[in-house]
Amino acid sequence: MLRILSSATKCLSARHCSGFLSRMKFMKKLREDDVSCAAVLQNSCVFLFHHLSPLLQRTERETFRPAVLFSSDVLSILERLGSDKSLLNESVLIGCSEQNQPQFCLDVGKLDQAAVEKECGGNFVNLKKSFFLLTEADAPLVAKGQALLRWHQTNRFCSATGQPTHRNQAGSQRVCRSSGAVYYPKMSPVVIVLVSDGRRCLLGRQSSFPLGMYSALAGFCEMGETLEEALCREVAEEVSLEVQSISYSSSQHWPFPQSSFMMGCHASVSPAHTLLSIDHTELEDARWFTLEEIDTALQVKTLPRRGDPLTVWLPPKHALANRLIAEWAMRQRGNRVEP
Ligand SMILES: NC(=O)C1=CN([C@@H]2O[C@H](COP(=O)(O)OP(=O)(O)OC[C@H]3O[C@@H](n4cnc5c(N)ncnc54)[C@H](OP(=O)(O)O)[C@@H]3O)[C@@H](O)[C@H]2O)C=CC1
Ligand SMILES: [Mg+2]
Repeated sequence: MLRILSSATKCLSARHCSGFLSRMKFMKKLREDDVSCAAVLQNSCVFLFHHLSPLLQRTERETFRPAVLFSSDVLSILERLGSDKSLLNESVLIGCSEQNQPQFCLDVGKLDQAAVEKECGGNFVNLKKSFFLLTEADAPLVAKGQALLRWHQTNRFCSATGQPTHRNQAGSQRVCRSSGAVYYPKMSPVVIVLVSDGRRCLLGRQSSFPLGMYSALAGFCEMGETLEEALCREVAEEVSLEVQSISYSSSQHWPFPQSSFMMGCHASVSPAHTLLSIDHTELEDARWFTLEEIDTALQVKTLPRRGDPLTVWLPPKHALANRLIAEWAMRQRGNRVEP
């Protein structure tokens, strides 16, 4: 049985404050009306990417932010670099700020990377690396932009007719004019679960993870499966445990490996059945962690470098895994009876 935790519901009600409805209606209109969308694009914010790497700028506080340009700046840059100004029309709508400023993203991979970086005073940084540099507030928009740009770049042809597909101005769909087929951006559903035995939580790592990083168990849902079935299967496959109860926490879009819709849950196993049998084709390691070990890992702020003593650290704050681990730790602290 799926239970909804209050953090997710709180987040929903906070978003339904004044201005939200008008912003949503405005976005819908831009997706449906190419002429309006093209007009709005002339006076909007644009996030630049180069071969799917976002343009980041260093802030005064030595942190990083995605570079935000106005469409007029982009047009000037295109002109100065001798590029066709119509490239701006390939921008894809990604959102609307709380100040009602529409936001688009554009891949300028056709232009010389160094020349654009010089013009903008920033650097195009690979998305995986960007995720460790950006804040919780900025990362989701950059992830959404990259996912949509990637989808357009890999869906140029109709899978039924082989004919080219054509995007609408907002970039929310592509149409095959020959068959009439309409294609929408796709995401793969993924379940991510923090398993607890009441006293410890279970984290695993794949060999592809950065050294020392552990995360909650995750896996792609198979066709026809419910969220709960996928969760039970993944935990059984990866560590040979049978989970007892499941509660839903929250969800997020995740741009890796392509575009995943992550659904985050907590689950428990009986303290009498915690022996792990790890499938090493999927996981390099999996271990039970105490609250003390999790508290230490949550405090690691800088990424360990090669040669540093091996420390356990966790996915960044804006990863759903981090939220699940922090929720578990908070509940454990609340449950702990001080001696
Ligand atoms: N946001 C977060 O906090 C976290 C996000 N994640 C994300 O969760 C995702 C899933 O976790 P992971 O443990 O890798 O998943 P799985 O345990 O399902 O294993 C991945 C394997 O599943 C197969 N697979 C099945 N369906 C798909 C599909 N639609 N797309 C890609 N591969 C598929 C592939 O096998 P084959 O190559 O043999 O075909 C792939 O190598 C990862 O992309 C990861 O980035 C993971 C942890 C934390
Ligand atoms: Mg997995």
